[in-house]
Amino acid sequence: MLFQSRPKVLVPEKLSQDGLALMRSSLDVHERKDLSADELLEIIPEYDALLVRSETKVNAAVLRAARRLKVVARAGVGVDNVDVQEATKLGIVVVNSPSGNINSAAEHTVALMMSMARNIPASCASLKEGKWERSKYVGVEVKGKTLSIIGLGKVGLTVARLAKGLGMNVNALDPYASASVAASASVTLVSSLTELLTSCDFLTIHTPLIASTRGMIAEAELSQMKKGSRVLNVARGGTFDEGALLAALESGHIAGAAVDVFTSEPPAPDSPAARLIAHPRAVVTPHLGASTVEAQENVSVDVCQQVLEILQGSLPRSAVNVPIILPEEYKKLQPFVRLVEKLGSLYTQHYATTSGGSMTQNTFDLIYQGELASITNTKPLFAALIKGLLSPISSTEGLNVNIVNAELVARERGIYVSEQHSRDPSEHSSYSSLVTLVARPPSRSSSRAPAADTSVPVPAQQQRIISGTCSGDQLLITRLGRFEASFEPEGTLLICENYDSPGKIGVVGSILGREGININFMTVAPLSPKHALPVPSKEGTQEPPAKGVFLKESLMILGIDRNVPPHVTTDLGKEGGILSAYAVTL
Ligand SMILES: NC(=O)C1=CN([C@@H]2O[C@H](COP(=O)(O)OP(=O)(O)OC[C@H]3O[C@@H](n4cnc5c(N)ncnc54)[C@H](O)[C@@H]3O)[C@@H](O)[C@H]2O)C=CC1
Ligand SMILES: O=C(O)C(=O)COP(=O)(O)O
Repeated sequence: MLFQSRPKVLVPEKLSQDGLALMRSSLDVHERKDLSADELLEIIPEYDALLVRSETKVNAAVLRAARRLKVVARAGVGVDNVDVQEATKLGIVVVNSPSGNINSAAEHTVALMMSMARNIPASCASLKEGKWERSKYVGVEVKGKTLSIIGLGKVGLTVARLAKGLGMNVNALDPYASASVAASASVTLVSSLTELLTSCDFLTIHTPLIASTRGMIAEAELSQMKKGSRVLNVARGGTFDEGALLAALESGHIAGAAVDVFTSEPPAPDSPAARLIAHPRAVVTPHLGASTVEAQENVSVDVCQQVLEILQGSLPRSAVNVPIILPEEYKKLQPFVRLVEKLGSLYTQHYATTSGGSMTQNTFDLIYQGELASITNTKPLFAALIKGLLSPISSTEGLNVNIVNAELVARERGIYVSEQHSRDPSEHSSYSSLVTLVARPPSRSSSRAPAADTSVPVPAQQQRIISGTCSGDQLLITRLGRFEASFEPEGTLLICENYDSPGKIGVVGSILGREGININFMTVAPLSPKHALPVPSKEGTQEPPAKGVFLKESLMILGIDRNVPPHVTTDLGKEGGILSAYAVTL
């Protein structure tokens, strides 16, 4: 992989070298352990990628300070230490490794359950102290007991299968779980938390920390459990109320608690978590669920590969704030992404120029025809359009519109786009795929997919419409307003609307020549017969035409080697028969 200058990756936590080695040949990888929050803020502007585990707080301040950051990669599952919402706003991709450590987390859960059932940590400590206390540490078997699982996702399901192997009965509460997947693992799905709590001997939670799971198991829930039952948390601190759990242990209602994760890590001295850790019937580990050689290799390789791909311009495989797009589809979309961005940019430059510099219409139909119409996930095209529309007018330096934040940016700017997939072969031309951008008056509130508004027909002359196609990597504009065009949207172009009569090319050529501007190519776009009627007018004047004289218009598109000064377009406009002249840069 070749990068023009080597992008920089910051790794402030311990990550397996297996993944980091993959990046070193093309990226500058800086391992900086034990950075303070202030130090992170200070150095983050230099970096293109940030790789973290659960300890680094990637908050809004860090993300806003990061001027070049393209990706935050979480070498693990939970992204609760990353402000994903802020990253999305800023167009920063957040990826994780959704399956690299699930087996380790599930095995750790079972290890804690068995340790708790057989008092292994306490009896081990007692023996090391020189004691021999056999009757004090009588345990319980897990075989035949009920394990209740909250969250039957990847870890929860793996725990369920392991527990079945130990001869346990397993039930689960997960409103989003598939009944057939649960049945295949012989797990009984229950429909209420009360049903789950009242039936279990061991309770384990495997959900993310979200609004519906924060403080999910507190005093009321613990009191519903059978006396002598045991609880486990290898998911996230904050799903259990640590104070309530401590009280239930102290009262003896709960026989044991096995906890790997805490509300604040490491827990503050004297906090409920710290007192829970100190309780003799608590089996605790310092967030070790994913800490195995195998899991760390898996997650490190997974996210490092993703960082490489993203910095190279590919779409991420496991992003939490980007829609999943199949690689085959993404490959097919690539040239059209470039095309649609050009359509957007041409639209803004062309129509903002002809309407006195303002983007008066902000509601668009983006119509896909031909082969392109069969691609369902066109989010990259939507993003490319927003980027193209805004890049010529945005004063925001480095406006970073991409697939991550396009919808948000569109909403904030009041741009509405209805994407339409037209599969009617009669509606598109001989091109294998065609994309058409049509502006219509604003009338909708959603930034995506309102229905086409056909109630107010727009006269052909005022219709703002641009079509284009791709052949391999080559882009072509096939229609600009009422004109049938055929030009590459590349570089600086001078677009002149003129009456289709002899001598116009010479006039333009000599004015440009006088200014020392080179013409690289020139093409004429005639008026499309089906799109509009010729406009009656009198060449070179604003006067009405002589009776029966109809002059057709056409567009002259010239590829030029540099932008034209404003006085040149004014001079061109003064020439008889040239109706407008303006330059666009694509
Ligand atoms: N201790 C550690 O080192 C590790 C902890 N984890 C944590 O384990 C948790 C689970 O991870 P995965 O299984 O990979 O996630 P997952 O996304 O595959 O599964 C989560 C499940 O929770 C369910 N769920 C969501 N809200 C729920 C609710 N209100 N009630 C019941 N179920 C609900 C979802 O439907 C989903 O099936 C995460 O919090 C993750 O961060 C994961 C790996 C290591
Ligand atoms: O993957 C997860 O969700 C974990 O909790 C693992 O965290 P860690 O990478 O060990 O800091």
